[in-house]
Amino acid sequence: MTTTIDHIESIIIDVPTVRGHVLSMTTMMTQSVVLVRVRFSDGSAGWGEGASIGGLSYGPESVESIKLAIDSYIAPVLMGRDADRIAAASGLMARAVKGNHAARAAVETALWDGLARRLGVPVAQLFGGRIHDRLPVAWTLASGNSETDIAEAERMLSERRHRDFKLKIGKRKVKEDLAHVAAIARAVGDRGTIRVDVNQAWSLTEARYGVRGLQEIGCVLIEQPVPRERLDGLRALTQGYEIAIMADEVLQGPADAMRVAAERAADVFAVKVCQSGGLMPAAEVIAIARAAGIGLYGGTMLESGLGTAAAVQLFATVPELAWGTELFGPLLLTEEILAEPLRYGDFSVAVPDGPGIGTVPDPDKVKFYRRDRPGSLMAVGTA
Ligand SMILES: O=C(O)C[C@H]1C=CC(=O)O1
Ligand SMILES: [Mn+2]
Repeated sequence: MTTTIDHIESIIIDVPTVRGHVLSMTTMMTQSVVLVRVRFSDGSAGWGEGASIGGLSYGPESVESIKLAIDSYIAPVLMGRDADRIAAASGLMARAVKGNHAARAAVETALWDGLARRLGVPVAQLFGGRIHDRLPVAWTLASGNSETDIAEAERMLSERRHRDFKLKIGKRKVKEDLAHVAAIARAVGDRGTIRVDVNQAWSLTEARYGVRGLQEIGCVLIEQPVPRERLDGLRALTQGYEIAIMADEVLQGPADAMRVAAERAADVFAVKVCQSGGLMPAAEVIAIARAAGIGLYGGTMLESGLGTAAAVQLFATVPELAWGTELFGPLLLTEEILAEPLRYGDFSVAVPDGPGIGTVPDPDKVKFYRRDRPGSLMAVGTA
């Protein structure tokens, strides 16, 4: 008896962040994500999540575009389809929806969650089984103020929650950013590592000065220093300096991964389920990096615990995440939306044991934070 896809519901939730999160192109006071629940004909269900950052300021999708793509274009082509044939469903989505990778990832993840639950195994099992029981988790220091960031780093170190720190830069002049990073690097010392994420903000000229300065400070990794269109610039920086250069926004799926690898334009790939287009496309990005000898880092789109749990399932199966992960999304939110939260500690996150992605949302939290709840301030104009 075939199990079919019977109902797809997409829910925008808006949750405050624990502090302002200052990136080069936006400052976040809340994080908005799209939770997707797929119900199947046998009564089983699967959950997925699509996320982006700062509306449309980080990349090509926003929660509103993710919800629209799912409701108007993805759901109609998947209704009634065989729930266990995820490769076929992904093919239907790819034909009906170009781009919109976070929207496709949210639905594809829910299909994996549902299938794994019907089989009674973790999603990791469907990708070869876990190798790791825990994954290292970096923290992003992005208060916008050096002293605040230093105090935060001290707290993360003393709580043994994080010791790899990613600093958001690119909003200030290069010289000011270098002073900011140097101050934090001095404070952290050899208790942890310092990386930066420029979020595409530098020109190639600024990047040459920035990369040289960061290398001298002892930074170990520089993420997406130049715009995603400047693959020549990313390659010049990768080839021209010892410090590792990481591709992020330029990686919108396996085809981009192939292009960056062929050009030798990065030392490391930030693998993101939403940017890749789902768990299977993210696994393809990982395969390309491994074949090309490019380092791997488990990236985040600041998903809630739900999307983070899905990413944990996939990254647990990767033999070597040489640069760890940044799967801290739920820790940036003032509220835990999962019924069973992910377990963080000892500078890492535990891979959940249960079936599927290993957890489900707390229905009361979803009800409280959903944008379309009666009386929600955010609902104005989105009806
Ligand atoms: O990599 C990005 O730019 C997206 C995200 C990851 C951590 C963070 O603070 O922002
Ligand atoms: Mn990034």
